[in-house]
Amino acid sequence: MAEFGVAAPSVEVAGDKSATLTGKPLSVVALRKTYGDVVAVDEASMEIAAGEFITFLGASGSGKTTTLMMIAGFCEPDSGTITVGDRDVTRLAPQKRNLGFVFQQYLLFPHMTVHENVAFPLTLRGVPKDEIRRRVGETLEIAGLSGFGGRRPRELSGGQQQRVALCRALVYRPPVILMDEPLGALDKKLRDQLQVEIKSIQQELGLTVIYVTHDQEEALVMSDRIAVMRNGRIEQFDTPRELFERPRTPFVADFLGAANFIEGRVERHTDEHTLVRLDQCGGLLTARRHALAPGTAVKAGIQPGRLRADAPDDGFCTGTVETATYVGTLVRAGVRVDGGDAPLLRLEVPAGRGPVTGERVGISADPDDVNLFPVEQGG
Ligand SMILES: Nc1ncnc2c1ncn2[C@@H]1O[C@H](COP(=O)(O)OP(=O)(O)OP(=O)(O)O)[C@@H](O)[C@H]1O
Repeated sequence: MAEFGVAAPSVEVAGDKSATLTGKPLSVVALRKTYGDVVAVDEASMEIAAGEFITFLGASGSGKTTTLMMIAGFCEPDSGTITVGDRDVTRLAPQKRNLGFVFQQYLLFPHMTVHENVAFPLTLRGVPKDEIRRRVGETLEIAGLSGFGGRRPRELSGGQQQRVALCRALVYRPPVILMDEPLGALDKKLRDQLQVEIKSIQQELGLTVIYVTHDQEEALVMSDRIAVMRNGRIEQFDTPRELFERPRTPFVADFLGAANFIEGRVERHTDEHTLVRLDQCGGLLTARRHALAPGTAVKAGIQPGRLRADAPDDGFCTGTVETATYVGTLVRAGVRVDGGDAPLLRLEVPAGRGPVTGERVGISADPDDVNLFPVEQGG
C-alpha cells in the first residue's frame, strides 16, 4: 500500500491562505464493486454531514476497505456516485480529490525529519516556505508534537509516529480524512489514548472523518455514526446508541453487543408492550411494543449487561448459574435456563451483586431493552 501513503500533488489549494480545516459533506450513492463473482461492495449509500466522524465497522472481508478505497479513488466502482461537497468525484484521480489518508502503517519518510514529513504535502503543492513553516508548526502543536520537529521517525514511539502521519494528513486541509485501521499496530493502552486524541482534534477542527475498524469498542467510542457492514452491504447506519439499543437485525445486535437470543412466539400486545411466550422455558417475556402479528416466531435479543439475576421465579425464566467470572467491576455469569434444550444466557452484572456458581436465579430485563426480530429475518 506504500503508494497510498502520501497524496499526490494538487494545485488546487496551493497558496490558499483562506482555507479552513473544517470538513465538507460527502455523499455515496449506490456504490458497487465486484471482483469476478465476489461482490465486494453492494449498493452502498450514505450521506455524511460536514464535521461528522463516521466509522465503517465489520468483520474481515465485509467490504470496508474497498468502500474506503473507492472514496479515495484508488479503486474504481462498477457503478454508483461519490460526491464531496458539491463536486462529483466518482471518476476523478485520487490526487484531484485532495482527500487526506492515514493508514495502519505510518508510511513516514525515514530520512526526513518530522517537520519535513509533515511539510511534504505542502511542498508538493508549491505552498510558499513561510506559509509551510507556519502551518506545520500549528499542526504539530494541535497533535501535541511541538518540539519534535527536528526528530526522525526512528526516534519516535509508534504512537508519536502515527500522530505525525495524522499531522501530514491534516496539514493541507483536506475536505475529508480517510483512516484505515490507523491504530491497529499499537498496544491497547496507546490505542485508547490516541482514540481520545484523534477524536478531540477532529471535534476541535470540525473535520469530516471516515474511519475503518473491526473493533466494536473503538467504533462506539469514536463515532458520531457507524455503518455496520456485512457481505458488502451496509446493514445499519446509525448512532452508536441506536445501534446498541435499537439494532435492526440480529446480526447488528450480536456484532455490537454480543446479544443473547431467546426464541419464542408473539402471544399478544398491550398498549405499550409485546408479550412473547418463550419456547424453551415457557415463560412470558415482556418487550417494548413491536409491530409483529400474534403467532410470529421471534428471536428476542438482549445484551448481557441488560439482563438481571433476581430471586428464583422472579422474571421471565429461572435457571442455575453455571459460571461466574469476576472481571474487575463486573461479574460475567452463564445461567442455564430450566427446560429442555435450554439456552445458556450470558449476564454481566455489577460485581457487588454478582451471583455465585450453583445459585438458582430468576432472569429479568427491562422491556425497553428487549429487541424482537422475526425469525425469517435470519441473522
Ligand atoms: N483486489 C481484489 N481482488 C479480488 N477480490 C478482492 C480484492 N479486494 C477485495 N476483494 C474481496 O472483496 C471482499 C471485501 O474486501 P475488503 O478488503 O473490502 O474487506 P474488509 O472489510 O476491508 O476486510 P479486512 O478487515 O480484512 O480488511 C472480500 O471478499 C475480498 O476478498
